[in-house]
Amino acid sequence: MAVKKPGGLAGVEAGVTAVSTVGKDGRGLTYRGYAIDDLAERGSFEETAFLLIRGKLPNVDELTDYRRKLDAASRLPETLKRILELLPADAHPMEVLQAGCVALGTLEPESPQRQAADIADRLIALTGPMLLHWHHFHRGEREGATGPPAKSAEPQQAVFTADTADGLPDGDGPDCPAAGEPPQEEAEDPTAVEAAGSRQPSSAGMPVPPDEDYTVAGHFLYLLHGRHAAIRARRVFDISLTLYAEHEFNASTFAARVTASTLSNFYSCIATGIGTLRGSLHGGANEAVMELIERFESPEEAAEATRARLARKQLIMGFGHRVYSVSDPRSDIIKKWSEMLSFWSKDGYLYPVSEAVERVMREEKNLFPNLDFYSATAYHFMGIPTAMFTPIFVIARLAGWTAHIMEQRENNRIIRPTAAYDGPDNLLWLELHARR
Ligand SMILES: CC(=O)SCCNC(=O)CCNC(=O)[C@H](O)C(C)(C)COP(=O)(O)OP(=O)(O)OC[C@H]1O[C@@H](n2cnc3c(N)ncnc32)[C@H](O)[C@@H]1OP(=O)(O)O
Ligand SMILES: O=C([O-])CC(=O)C(=O)O
Repeated sequence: MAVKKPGGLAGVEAGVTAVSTVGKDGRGLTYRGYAIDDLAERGSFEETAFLLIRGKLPNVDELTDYRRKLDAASRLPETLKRILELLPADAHPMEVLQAGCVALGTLEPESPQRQAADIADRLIALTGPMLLHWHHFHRGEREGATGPPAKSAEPQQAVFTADTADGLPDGDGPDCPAAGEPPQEEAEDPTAVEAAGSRQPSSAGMPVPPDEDYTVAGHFLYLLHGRHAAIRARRVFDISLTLYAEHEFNASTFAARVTASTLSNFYSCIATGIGTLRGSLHGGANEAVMELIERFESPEEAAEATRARLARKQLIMGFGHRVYSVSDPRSDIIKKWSEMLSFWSKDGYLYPVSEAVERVMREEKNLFPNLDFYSATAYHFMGIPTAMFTPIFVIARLAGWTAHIMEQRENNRIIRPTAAYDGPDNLLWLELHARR
């Protein structure tokens, strides 16, 4: 007898939300009524996070205050540093984040004085530093280094830092709007890079960030590379955070809402979200994409291997979607930026390889790339190690999870569906000694 494919709640309206929607025909995407294109291309991640968590876009003063608040919240407590240092070097980065989140919950518990929105801001600001503290601590341990990461220790592809942007002409791609960035040109001042590199490292060898206008994106890239990233890289990273910030009842958000519905605490809801996001059918797909495409050396090889995988009924990660019918609007945005980064970083083949996979998927399966597909190369071209792709998704999605946890709490009923039972019935009880 053929086994029936599980429904996976496809098409089931499992609740009501005012946070975001993909629209009735599964085409567009809006966060609290604002189109994703406007948010990503004209706004900044901090504006998006504020909108999702607080329900409205910030004005100039609110945005300035919000960035200052995040900046101040991005300092790791010493106890948390020590906890992160105790985690094994080969731990899964998503487990490091889960552990860090739960540990922070014991150090700074939710209370009437410290409520969901403030904890969310703290986690948005601290998740990158947590990950990178653990990363640099263990790399220092392995290599016997105590200073900021040496450039040679970074991934071998072009690291998109301020100096590698030197000489690249402006205007060779879409304009890089200055949203979320200080109104200055590329951070190409060699003294700025020098100053960053010569600062005293923290106890774990993680560089102390210099004073600059804080953005979550800029701060992450600075802590990763130990130097300012080029404005273009910061901007694309910022756009990717906005694209990843929210997506209605996706699996991790729904899981976080289920946890919230039991009246559990905020940190537990977030830890649930992180655990659910990790899987390769969800957030983990961006890493799986990179692992797949970097095996190919040419578009021809990629096309042939993709056809072969499909013939073996294997999934190609980064394609397909539960709620979009014709395309993922976020993919169109990140694809354009991935192409630009590919050009700027002088990538000779990875972007064409990705396009070859996309072509075959359209021809053979009529499937389109989702956000995870071109995000993988975009991050890769910024010199971000593959193992950090899904953790970056966490930084962004914290905003969406928080909006949903708060919404669930405002009008709560425990989420507890029914199950159709198809197990055995009326079995005869056998005493222990009579069982085989
Ligand atoms: C930001 C994000 O989290 S986006 C999602 C990231 N995840 C991925 O990219 C993983 C790859 N994609 C998938 O596994 C799926 O498309 C999901 C998980 C995203 C959606 O799953 P579902 O809605 O259950 O789609 P479902 O599995 O029913 O797919 C319909 C058909 O398309 C096929 N299909 C769907 N996605 C893919 C894919 N990536 N590669 C190959 N075939 C696929 C399925 O095998 C299925 O074929 P069948 O009808 O012959 O069995
Ligand atoms: O909505 C989904 O199922 C997955 C997704 O794209 C997301 O969470 O961003």
